[in-house]
Amino acid sequence: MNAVTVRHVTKTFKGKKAVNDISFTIKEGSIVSILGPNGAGKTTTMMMMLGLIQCTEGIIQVFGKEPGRKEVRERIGAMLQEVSVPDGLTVGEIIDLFRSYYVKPLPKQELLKLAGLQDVVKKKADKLSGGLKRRLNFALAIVGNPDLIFLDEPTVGMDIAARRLFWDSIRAMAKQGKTILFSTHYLKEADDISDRIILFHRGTIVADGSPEEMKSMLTSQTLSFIPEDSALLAELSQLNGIMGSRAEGQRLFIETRQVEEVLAFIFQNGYKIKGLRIDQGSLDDAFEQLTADDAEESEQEAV
Ligand SMILES: Nc1ncnc2c1ncn2[C@@H]1O[C@H](COP(=O)(O)OP(=O)(O)OP(=O)(O)O)[C@@H](O)[C@H]1O
Repeated sequence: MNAVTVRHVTKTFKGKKAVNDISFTIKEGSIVSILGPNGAGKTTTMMMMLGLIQCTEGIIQVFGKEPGRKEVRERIGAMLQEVSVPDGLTVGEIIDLFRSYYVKPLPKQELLKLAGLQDVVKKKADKLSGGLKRRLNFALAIVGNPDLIFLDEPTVGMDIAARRLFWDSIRAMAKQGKTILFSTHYLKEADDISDRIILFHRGTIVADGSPEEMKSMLTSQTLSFIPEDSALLAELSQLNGIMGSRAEGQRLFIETRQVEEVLAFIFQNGYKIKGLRIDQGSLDDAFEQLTADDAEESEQEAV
């Protein structure tokens, strides 16, 4: 069953397409990250899924219904970029207040633990640090025990310990079958946490797959080993699909997208090697490749 369906959706602001004909579905129980450079359309897409803004064209459904409807809103929680907390109330009072809006809210202690707010229950919310305010916003996003949680750059301003706790809580919620959709600029977070990454660029989706798929599809791998016969470097450099080759001491480094073919060549031709290592390119590399036209296009636009 799909938690979200987005079909041929376009959003135009004053004649400019912020999101241009995007389509995807999100399966219930998955953790999906939305990546992309500034202005790629991530927040706009999230706001449309939340029913906070209307799409110009296309169809969006959340749990099979139009976003923004009461029965849909009851099943979703959202933590948006702007951090706002009510003035004058303590963290505990705000949580009590928000819990009172729901028929079946999460138990207060569980909520405090999930958001890491146990030590600041009696503090005035407007006096909290930026990172703690975000944690409070997170608590309020999940207070109603939602089935689908939207998080727009949730860890901005959180320190490393807070981030770790935050993602542990997210993983625990996903284990209970909740669907998590988050945007981030931290590629490592997307790599570590999500089952799937949707990469936005200039209002369109330029890649969609698991972090592993994305890395292996889009980036080269580096094969390295120590050959018995140093003539192997010259032989390999001539092969098709070799993107780079070098020697460091006795060790050779071969950059390629065709690791299997290179290994087959080595073994079929009777070369002996030892200390074989294969290093996968990083998600940062994949991200850079997919959004590489940015500077070029911007320059063209400026002409
Ligand atoms: N209310 C609005 N009115 C006019 N243009 C808008 C509005 N909201 C967004 N845009 C434009 O739509 C495009 C996509 O913006 P959006 O905020 O969705 O990008 P983003 O991927 O979330 O970026 P960031 O990583 O900076 O948060 C940008 O060019 C932005 O200027």
